[in-house]
Formats: sequence, C-alpha cells, structure tokens
Amino acid sequence: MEAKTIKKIGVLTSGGDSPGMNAAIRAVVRAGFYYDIEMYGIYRGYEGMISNDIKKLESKHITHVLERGGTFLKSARSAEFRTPEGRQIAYNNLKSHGIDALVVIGGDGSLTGAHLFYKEFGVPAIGLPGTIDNDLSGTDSTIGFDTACNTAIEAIDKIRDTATSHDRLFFVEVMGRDAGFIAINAGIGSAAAAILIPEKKMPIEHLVDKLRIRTKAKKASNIVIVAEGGKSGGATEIAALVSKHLPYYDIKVTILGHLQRGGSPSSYDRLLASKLGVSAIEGLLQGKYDVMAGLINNKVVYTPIKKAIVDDKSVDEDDFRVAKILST
Ligand SMILES: Nc1ncnc2c1ncn2[C@@H]1O[C@H](COP(=O)(O)OP(=O)(O)OP(=O)(O)O)[C@@H](O)[C@H]1O
Ligand SMILES: O=P(O)(O)OC[C@H]1O[C@](O)(CO)[C@@H](O)[C@@H]1O
Ligand SMILES: [Mg+2]
Repeated sequence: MEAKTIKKIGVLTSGGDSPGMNAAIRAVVRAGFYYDIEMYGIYRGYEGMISNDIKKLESKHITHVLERGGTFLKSARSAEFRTPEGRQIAYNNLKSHGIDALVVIGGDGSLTGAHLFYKEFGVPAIGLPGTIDNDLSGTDSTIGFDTACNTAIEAIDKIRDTATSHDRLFFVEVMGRDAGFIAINAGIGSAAAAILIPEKKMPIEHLVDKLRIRTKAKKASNIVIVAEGGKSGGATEIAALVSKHLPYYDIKVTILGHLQRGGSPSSYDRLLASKLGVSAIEGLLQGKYDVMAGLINNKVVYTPIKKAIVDDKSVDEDDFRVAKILST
C-alpha cells in the first residue's frame, strides 16, 4: 500500500488496562516527535473519540510515565463504538482535529474496533497488543502479560507459605475470561498441583484423583490454579465440587482479581512496549495500515489485525505436558 502523508497521529488505550501501556504510549509519542509528527492523546479509549476528549500531547505529558502501571490516557470499554452511529461521531471528531492516523493499544476487542474503523473510514491504524490476557496472535507476548504473571506468582508464593503451615488445599483464581495463558504460566512457575483453563475441560474426577495421589505421596501443600473463565466455573465453584469428594480437606479460595492488572511493568514489558511503540510510528510512516506490531523471536513483525485477533493462539500443549510431569 502507498503511504499517505501523515502529520498528526492519535494514540489511545482501550479495554482492560495492562502494565506497560504507559511505556507504550511514551514510546509512540517520543517516536512521533522524532519524526516531526504532531501527537494527540485520545482519552478513555473509543469513549474519548466519541466524546471528543482529545488533546495535543507535549513532552511533559510523557515524563516519568514509563515505569508507572495503568494508563495515563485512561481506558474504557465503549458500547457506543460498537454501533455505526458511534463510529461516525468518532470519525467526525478525529477529522475536526485533523488527525490522519491512529495507534490503538489494547486487546483483541480494541483491535477489532480499529480494523472495523479502518475498513469503514480508511483511517490508517496500527494496533499494539496491550492486554494481560496474551490472547493475540502475531506476538510471542502481549504488553502486560509478563508483569501480570510475575504478580500472580508472587501472590501464589505467599499463599503457599500459609498453605504449607496449615496443610491446606488452596484454589487460586487468576484472570483470563477466555484465555488460560496467565494460569498456565503462573501455575508452572509456582509449582501448582493442577491448572484449570477455559480452553480445556478437566473432569472433576481427574482433579480429585490427582489430589488424592498427591496426598498419599505426602506433598507438603496443594495449590490448584483456576482461570476465571474455567469450563466448570471459577475457583469458588471448583472448590465446592472438590470438597464434596474430599470432605476431610481444609479448603480455602483466593481470587487474585484486579491486582494482576496493576503495578510497575517488568523489564520485559518495558522493552516490549518501547520497541513496539517505535515500530507503530515507523509502520504508519511506511504505509503499513490495519496491522498489529508484535514481537516474534525478538524481531518486530507486522501482522494483519484480522489475523492477529483470530482465536488461534492457544496454550501450548507442551506446557501442559511440563505441568503434568512436574506436578506428579
Ligand atoms: N466488534 C467490535 N466492533 C467495534 N468495536 C469493538 C468491537 N469489539 C470491541 N470493540 C471496542 O473495543 C473495546 C474494548 O474491547 P474489549 O472489551 O473486548 O477489550 P480488549 O481490547 O479485548 O481488552 P482486554 O480483553 O484485555 O480487556 C470495546 O469496549 C469496544 O469499544
Ligand atoms: O475489569 P473488567 O472490565 O471486569 O475486565 C476483566 C477482564 O479483563 C481482563 O483482565 C483483561 O483485561 C480479563 O482477564 C478479565 O476477564
Ligand atoms: Mg480481550
């Protein structure tokens, strides 16, 4: 595709926030300035595009944001942007500021919105994978995933201390409505007894058998990791089912919840966000539209958004094999 002349670029964060979004915004804005582009912040994701909450960004806006969790541009889930009328208002607002192109930082939903917007109005857009869920193809890891896994592991380590002291069985729920990436990573990284994810059904009898075997083997503690969108329910539901089979166990449930979305980004997420932020601006200037910039084997790759959002990135079967071997 032939590159359009781009003089003003808008950047927004959308969907659930993720650690490293600020680092990504900073890199996008810094790279924009480097290439003499006027940069605009669109606040609260697509909500701000519709309510015209759009401001020109200066250097001062991105000072000391790289290390901060959350997103200083704020984020939102916008029902109105899902409607053609909402998107038309958003387009009119962009035009009123003379914005020629967009960088959208968010998850699969946010990138779906960017793809639709490009198709309808021809506004050049590049997506950056910003979500703790890691559920986008075209990148080994999404911005925020590594930090979220570290946060989950740190919390589970603490739970293990008390679980071991009291010989208790813990069910720990991690985030991931439709994706088990945090669960499998945090599960392997914290020596979980079992890991339950949305993509795979584990019959309750299997889980119960596994826990019985571990009890016989006199394992010091048992921690089961459950992704919130598990096929048989979340940690609370699974714990209730298991307690019917193993009434002699002292069972506790911990839901880690939104603490997994906060915190200062890890070094990996800072690097990822910084590389992809620069690549977003350079991609737009080279005429790469309707694509997501990702990192595969440490190289920047531009993948059509349509491909990146397709639900074909699944938890590696080999990770399950490893988890099984290590928990036996
Ligand atoms: N099909 C769609 N058409 C238009 N806009 C969409 C569509 N899907 C999502 N969006 C927009 O993107 C926003 C964010 O999407 P969603 O809530 O799925 O989060 P996400 O970007 O996947 O992030 P995460 O899953 O990490 O929280 C939605 O609130 C909506 O404004
Ligand atoms: O904060 P909200 O809007 O309840 O969204 C929670 C969802 O967002 C995510 O944290 C991803 O951002 C999912 O893992 C979780 O299911
Ligand atoms: Mg999503």
